[in-house]
Amino acid sequence: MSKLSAWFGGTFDPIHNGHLHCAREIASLLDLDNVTLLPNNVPPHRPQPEATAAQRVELLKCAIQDDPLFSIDRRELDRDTPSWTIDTLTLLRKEIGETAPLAFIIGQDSLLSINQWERWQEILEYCHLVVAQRPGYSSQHADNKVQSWITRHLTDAASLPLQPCGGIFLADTSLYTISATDIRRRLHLGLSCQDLLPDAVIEYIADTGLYRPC
Ligand SMILES: Nc1ncnc2c1ncn2[C@@H]1O[C@H](COP(=O)(O)OP(=O)(O)OP(=O)(O)O)[C@@H](O)[C@H]1O
Ligand SMILES: O=C(O)c1ccc[n+]([C@@H]2O[C@H](COP(=O)([O-])O)[C@@H](O)[C@H]2O)c1
Repeated sequence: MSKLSAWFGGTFDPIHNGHLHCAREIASLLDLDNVTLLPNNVPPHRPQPEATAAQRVELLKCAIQDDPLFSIDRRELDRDTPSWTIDTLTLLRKEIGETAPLAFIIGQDSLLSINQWERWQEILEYCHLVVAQRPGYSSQHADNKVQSWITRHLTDAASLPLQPCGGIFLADTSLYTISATDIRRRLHLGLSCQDLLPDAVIEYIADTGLYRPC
């Protein structure tokens, strides 16, 4: 049985403790050796990030410097086109082969907008989706057809390594009321983000003046 390879895509503007704690919990639930953080360049379907791609990578490096669980993959930063996940998954699948199990980690809010993703119904042909809980978001999709699609693909942790792709696993992660939007807002107001960000990320933000009060 091959080890499950896990990828966690995001805008990470900035990476925060919600991302990190959820990923660590998922790694523990799924017995993962590694979670690859995949910062996007041109995020689809949202305003463009405040920090540059280079700054967001530096933030990621600060966040994971003491935790060997994580690594960073920069491939989406090498493309100027929107970072469609299906394109990245296509490349990854070619690299790891047809049979290796592959998981893409998202939060519940991302699952609720999955039907807006490029070629969304093909995503599960390339990976499993592992979904972290997120406070404030419904457990059900508003569109019955999309909810049926989700329900049809639900699976459990033990089944993920047995198939290369095709499952949706709703991970029973703790609830973290942390968002990058709120962190940027707090930093713009000069408020502390002590419990929301790793110390090294706070230091990088302070040193560079990123998200400075306006
Ligand atoms: N607190 C959280 N709990 C669970 N999942 C989260 C949390 N924060 C972010 N995620 C998930 O991590 C992925 C990347 O998120 P992203 O980098 O956009 O952070 P964000 O906090 O959602 O940012 P923003 O507030 O700018 O939208 C998404 O799939 C998102 O659902
Ligand atoms: O492929 C798409 O159409 C698509 C649409 C929205 C989000 N995504 C991906 O989902 C991940 C989380 O996105 P975000 O915007 O919440 O940071 C990140 O890897 C995005 O590139 C992908």
